[in-house]
Amino acid sequence: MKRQAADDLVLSDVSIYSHNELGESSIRLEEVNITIVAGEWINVVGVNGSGKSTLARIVAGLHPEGITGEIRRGFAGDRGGPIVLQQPRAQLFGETPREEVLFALEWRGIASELIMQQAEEALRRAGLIEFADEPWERLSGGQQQMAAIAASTACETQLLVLDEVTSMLDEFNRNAVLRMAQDLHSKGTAIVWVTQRLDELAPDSRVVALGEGRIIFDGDVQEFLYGEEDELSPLSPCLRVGLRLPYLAAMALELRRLGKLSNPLPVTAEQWRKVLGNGGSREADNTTR
Ligand SMILES: Nc1ncnc2c1ncn2[C@@H]1O[C@H](COP(=O)(O)OP(=O)(O)OP(=O)(O)O)[C@@H](O)[C@H]1O
Repeated sequence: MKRQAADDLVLSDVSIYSHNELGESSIRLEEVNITIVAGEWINVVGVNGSGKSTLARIVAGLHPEGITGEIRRGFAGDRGGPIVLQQPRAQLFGETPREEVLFALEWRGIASELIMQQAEEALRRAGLIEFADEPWERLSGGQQQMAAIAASTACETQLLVLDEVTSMLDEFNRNAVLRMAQDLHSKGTAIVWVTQRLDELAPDSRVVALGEGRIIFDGDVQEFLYGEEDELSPLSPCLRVGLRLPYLAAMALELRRLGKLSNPLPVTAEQWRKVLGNGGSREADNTTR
């Protein structure tokens, strides 16, 4: 087992049970153990209701009622990191994108002489300069989401949690958000990327998969899609948590079953090109990013 460092963000045996008016309890998270290292990129996946948002909020520093277990915030600090939610209106405080970004910078203690310029840059990166002073009613859901993302990425942070933020975005904005997150990550920010879209997983990144409030899998994309070589279960972790395999990964498993492909099965575009030869380069570009 990997040793924990003093500045790791660590959740130990974290559980949350909710109780309804009849006193019946239901599981939101159960005995979750996870260690996040400074600067790491973690993908959190799972079907609806599996506990992704609950885990994302805890990692970001929000502690729901009824939580048990131990949390050591490490590099993320006691104040927590910014979180962007799937439904942007639930988290917007300002009345326009510019106000939203200005509030975020003030809250994070940025010196007043730097705030205007940093806000301008964040709005530009998010493609919102033209709409910076428009009220929310005149903006689409996607533009509101980009404003929430602009506010969260307006200044450096140790940790950024993005909870299914691309679900309302078109292809162009989805790529823009991924690039913004990658840019922050390259500068040392730890990213927790919650998604149900497996084409968003970078081939070499870590995947934490949840099922019914428990961590079912914690490992790399290759193992998540295809399972371990000597695994007894015929189902890969991806299938075990109820997610559908991306088209090419399903094809790889079928080709392995037919004895036409052997381990290690391809994940990256480069690995697919090798397997498919030159004629397969277009398909290969549609693998995980
Ligand atoms: N505030 C709450 N109070 C009580 N139960 C909740 C609350 N929020 C979520 N739950 C329950 O906790 C479980 C996990 O929900 P959560 O939203 O974390 O899952 P999720 O994987 O993010 O789902 P989705 O993809 O639909 O957003 C579900 O059974 C849900 O109904």
